[in-house]
Amino acid sequence: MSGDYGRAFALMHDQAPDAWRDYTRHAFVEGMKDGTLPRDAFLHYLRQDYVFLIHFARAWALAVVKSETHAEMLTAVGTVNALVAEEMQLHIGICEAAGISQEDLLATTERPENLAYTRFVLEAGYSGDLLDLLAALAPCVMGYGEIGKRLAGEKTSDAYADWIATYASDEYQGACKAVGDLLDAALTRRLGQDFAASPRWDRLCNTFRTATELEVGFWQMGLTP
Ligand SMILES: Cc1ncc(C[n+]2csc(CCO)c2C)c(N)n1
Repeated sequence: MSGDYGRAFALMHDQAPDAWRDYTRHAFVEGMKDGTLPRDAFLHYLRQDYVFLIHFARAWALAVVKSETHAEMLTAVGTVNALVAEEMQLHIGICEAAGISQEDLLATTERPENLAYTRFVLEAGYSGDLLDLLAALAPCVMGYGEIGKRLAGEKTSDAYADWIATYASDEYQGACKAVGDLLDAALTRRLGQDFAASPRWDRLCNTFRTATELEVGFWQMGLTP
């Protein structure tokens, strides 16, 4: 499954198989698959995720700043737009239907697990280059792609069908491939074709694994409203 999103993603994923399994097969995810996830846990997660997306939009905007080519800028700016125009809009829509206004959403108190993840990603970008930033951003993009695709095939309930359909969609899968291509091209441009042999590689893999562990913490937070 992890082979679909590019060469670098597959290599980074293979350096963190346990964390990746804990992330993509978390009890929260399995609860969306079979419909047993309590609705209040899901809405609590969505409210936190709305705040999360604000900071992720900032991180992807930082990727525009750290870009060195027009192709890099295009992918980064496309992701900023997808985040703000589509993903945040999806959260606003689901929450509004559940009686949570946009004002309520903005007033959400950020949980420490949420804060830790978004600020870790932003810090990777502030103090590093585009590679450090992309290594921190990749688990979020590819993990949801993998979860969406698997759940679309395995789900036994329609309770969370809208959420699953969003991340299983051809459009979202295309966005994952675009980010995978960006990661491969950015690495090759800066470190060469044999980028996994670079002295920077271990540190990039560590950043990828830490972000994956922070995704596990985010799901865990979702289970405790
Ligand atoms: C905790 C958490 N992790 C990942 C995503 C998914 N996501 C966040 S930004 C982005 C890239 C642009 O679409 C994607 C896919 C989420 N919503 N919440």
